[in-house]
Amino acid sequence: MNLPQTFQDKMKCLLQEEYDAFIRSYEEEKNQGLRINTLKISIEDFLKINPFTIEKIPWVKEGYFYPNNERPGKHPYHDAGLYYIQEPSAMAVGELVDPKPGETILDLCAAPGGKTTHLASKMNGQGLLVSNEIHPQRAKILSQNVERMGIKNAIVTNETPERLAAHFPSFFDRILVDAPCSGEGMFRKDEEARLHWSPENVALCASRQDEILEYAQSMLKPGGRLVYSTCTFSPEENEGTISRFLEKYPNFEIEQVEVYEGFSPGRANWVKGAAPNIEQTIRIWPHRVKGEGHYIAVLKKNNGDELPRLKYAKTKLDPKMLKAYQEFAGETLNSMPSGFFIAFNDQFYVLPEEAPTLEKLKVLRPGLHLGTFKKNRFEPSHALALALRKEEAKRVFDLSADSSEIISYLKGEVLSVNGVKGWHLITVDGYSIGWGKLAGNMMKNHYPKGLRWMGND
Ligand SMILES: C[S@@+](CC[C@H](N)C(=O)[O-])C[C@H]1O[C@@H](n2cnc3c(N)ncnc32)[C@H](O)[C@@H]1O
Repeated sequence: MNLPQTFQDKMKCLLQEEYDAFIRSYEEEKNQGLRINTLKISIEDFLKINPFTIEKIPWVKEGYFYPNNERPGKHPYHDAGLYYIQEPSAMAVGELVDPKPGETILDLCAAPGGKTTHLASKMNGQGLLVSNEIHPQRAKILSQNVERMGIKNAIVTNETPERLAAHFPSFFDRILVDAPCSGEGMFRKDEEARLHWSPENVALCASRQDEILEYAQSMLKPGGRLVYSTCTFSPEENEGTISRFLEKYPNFEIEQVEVYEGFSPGRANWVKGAAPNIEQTIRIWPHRVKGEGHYIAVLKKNNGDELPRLKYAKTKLDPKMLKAYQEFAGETLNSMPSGFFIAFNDQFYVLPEEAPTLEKLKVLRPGLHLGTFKKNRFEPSHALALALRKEEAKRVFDLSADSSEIISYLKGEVLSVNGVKGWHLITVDGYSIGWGKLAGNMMKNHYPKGLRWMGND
């Protein structure tokens, strides 16, 4: 593998006798992982229907390795959100954020959504998750992944850390900063990261990380947890960033957390002025575990300002819209999502009870999208389908993952079906994947155009 020479020289100097093992790991195949989405299926039930050759990832309960020649991203279960494909080391981050149902959580650098979807599954639909991404295109992908995984309690924003910090002072119980970094830990799987690497870029990333953490800390409640992670090896962006941060914010300290025995300690001797206990931060090395390079620091905010809660979102609803939704829900659903109902133009959403006002923020997804109000009718959204369990819908049309019908459905084709007229929740082996609307033996396909399978997929 073609690695930048300056990078090799630097790693040799840092790792010394461990360098040979490190560099040899670049000749090995990258590790692939999938994480079961427990919002939709239990681990036990997934293992009963799992069609792949999988092997447990030791550091995450829901995580499994799969071999390079298998394609779980091209299986109907992927479209049904039964799992998320995620690099195995990256799964350690969600474990260490360790959000609890009912808490308020911020994922500040969230796209494409690997960690956000992990945090959401741990929250089990309770509490509030704000998933933010600064880049508009990446924020859209994040929003799609939040939808696919059937997450009900997330708000997806497209903001700068600065503007979010002005909106959410001392608001969150836990914050994840999965920082933009020089990506050295991803060299094995990402050629772009190799091509863009330079010592100047490492320095630039480090100063950007300082700035992001500065805003992040102001959004955390006293007693809250701040998790910082990168997928790079450079000490400047890891122990260095954390040491500079702790020097500036002595009201934070490094928390000692239990970790998988294959993980390694942070390195005090690799930076000047290392913070006390920097060894309790975590390094994940590709020559020591079956995963790419990562760094994780778990910090606790000991004190700071306690602020009154932000105002909750207000409901201003057009009664016609509410009536159309209620008619749809009465006809189609056995149980209705609860929370605050809000409308953005003709789009209807339900927000978690904990939701604050979102005024002036760029919001892509203000909670669960229920559907669209169309000429006095209500048309349910794809997000609602993905968030429903089969028991929650009155009419379910189940397709087997091995059938040709599921492929036809995913390609957007009309299905010929006998049954009761109206909206049907389409499921794959019992797990929701989209909507169909039956009229005169024809199931009209409501699988979103942008997600449809093409050609011989
Ligand atoms: C390591 S990636 C996040 C990966 C994501 N957490 C996941 O698990 O899928 C870092 C993200 O930070 C975003 N980013 C870049 N510059 C930023 C900045 N100045 N402030 C906040 N986020 C930024 C990038 O667009 C990128 O999506």
